[in-house]
Amino acid sequence: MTLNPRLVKESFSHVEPVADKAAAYFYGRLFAGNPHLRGLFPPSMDLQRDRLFRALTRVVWSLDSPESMAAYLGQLGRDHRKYGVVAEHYAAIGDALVATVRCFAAEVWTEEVEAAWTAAYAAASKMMTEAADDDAGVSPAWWLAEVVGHEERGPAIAVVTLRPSQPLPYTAGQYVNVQTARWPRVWRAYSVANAPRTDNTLRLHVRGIPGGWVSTALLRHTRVGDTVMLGPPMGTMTAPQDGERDLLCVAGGTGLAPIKAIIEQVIASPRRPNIHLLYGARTGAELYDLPDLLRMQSEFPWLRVLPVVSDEPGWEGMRGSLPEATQRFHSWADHDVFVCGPDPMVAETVHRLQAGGVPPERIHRDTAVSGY
Ligand SMILES: NC(=O)C1=CN([C@@H]2O[C@H](COP(=O)(O)OP(=O)(O)OC[C@H]3O[C@@H](n4cnc5c(N)ncnc54)[C@H](O)[C@@H]3O)[C@@H](O)[C@H]2O)C=CC1
Repeated sequence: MTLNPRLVKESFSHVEPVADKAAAYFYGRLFAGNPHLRGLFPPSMDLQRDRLFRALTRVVWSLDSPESMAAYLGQLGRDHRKYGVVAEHYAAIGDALVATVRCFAAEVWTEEVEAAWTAAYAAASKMMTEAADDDAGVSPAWWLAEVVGHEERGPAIAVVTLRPSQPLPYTAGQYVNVQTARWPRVWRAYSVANAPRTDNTLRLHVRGIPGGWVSTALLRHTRVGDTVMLGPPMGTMTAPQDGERDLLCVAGGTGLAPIKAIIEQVIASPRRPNIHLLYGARTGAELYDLPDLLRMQSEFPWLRVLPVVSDEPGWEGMRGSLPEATQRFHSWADHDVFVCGPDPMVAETVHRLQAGGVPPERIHRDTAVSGY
C-alpha cells in the first residue's frame, strides 16, 4: 500500500467544513459498533470532538512531510497510553474513521480514495503504536503528582505547584495533560510554567473558565496535599538550543506559562541575549505574575518586561492590544519570536510580525494547549 496524500487531502477538504457533524457521526459509529470503548472517553464528548478534528487535520496536512508527521504521531501515541488505548482499539477507530470520510466525502469517494485513506491510517496508527510500545519500556503511561502549592492570584487565576512522584523529564515550553480526581477521564492541557528544576516541581498557571471542568477543579477545589494525574510532556515550542539572536516574547494572559519557562531556561544558560517580553492582560489586576517577572528582570538585566493592558482605560502603563503593541518598537526581523495566548491574539500577532519582516520559521507558537 502506497501513500497518496493528494487523494486524502482532497477528500478531507469535503469533511472539514462539516467537522462538527462528522465528529458526531464518527463517535456514534465507533460506540455503536464497540460499546466497550465508550469507557475510555470522558462523560461529556464536546471538547473531545474538537480534539479529534484538530489532530486529524494536523495529520492530514502533514502527510507530505513525514518527519513532522512522525514527530507529531509519536507524541500522540505516547500520550494515548494514559487513556488505556491498546493496539486492538486502533482497528475499530480506523473503521469508524474511513466510514465517516466515506459518508461526508461521498461525492468524491472512489475505491482509490478508500485505498488512500486505509494506507494513510495504517501508516499513522503504526507510528502511534510503535511510539507507545517504545515508550512503555522507559516511561510510565501517566504520573501521579502531589499539589505542593496553590496560590490564588487575582480574579480567577491560580498558580499551582505540583511534585510528581517520579521524575517527569520535559523541555521548557512543553505542556502536560492534567486530570483531577473530581473529573475522571477528563484531561486538559497546561503548559509547565518553569524550566526543569532539581526538585522536579512543576508550576501551572490556571485561569478558571466558567463551566470549565478541570480549570474550576484546579482553581476552586484543589488544596495542598491533593493528588492529580499528569500525561507525558508534549509540544514543540521549546527554548532555543543555541543561536545568537535576541528574543521577542509575546504572552497573553495565562499564555505566559510556557514563555516564562523558556525565559527561565535561557537565563539559566550561558547565553546573554536581549529578551523583550510583552506581557498582556485585559486589566492590571490580571497581570498575575508581574511581581515575579520584575524580580527576574532585576536579576537578569538583558530582560525587559513590558506589561500591556487592553481593557482598562485608566491604566497608567502601556495600553492597547498585544498584536498592535508589537509594532510600537523597532523591527523584530532579526529576532527569534515566541508567541502564546488566546488563539485570535496569537494569529493576529503572527500576522503582523510576518508583515513586519520576521521570517515564519523564526516565529514559534504551539496551538494545541488550552486549559478549561
Ligand atoms: N494556562 C496555560 O498553561 C496556557 C494557556 N494558553 C492559552 O492562553 C490563553 C489565555 O487566556 P486568558 O488568560 O483568558 O487571556 P485573556 O482573554 O485575558 O487575554 C489575554 C491577552 O490577550 C489579549 N487578547 C484576547 N483576545 C484577543 C483578540 N481577539 N485579539 C487580540 N488580543 C486579544 C487581551 O487583550 C490580553 O492582552 C487561553 O486561550 C489559553 O488556552 C496557552 C498556553 C498555555
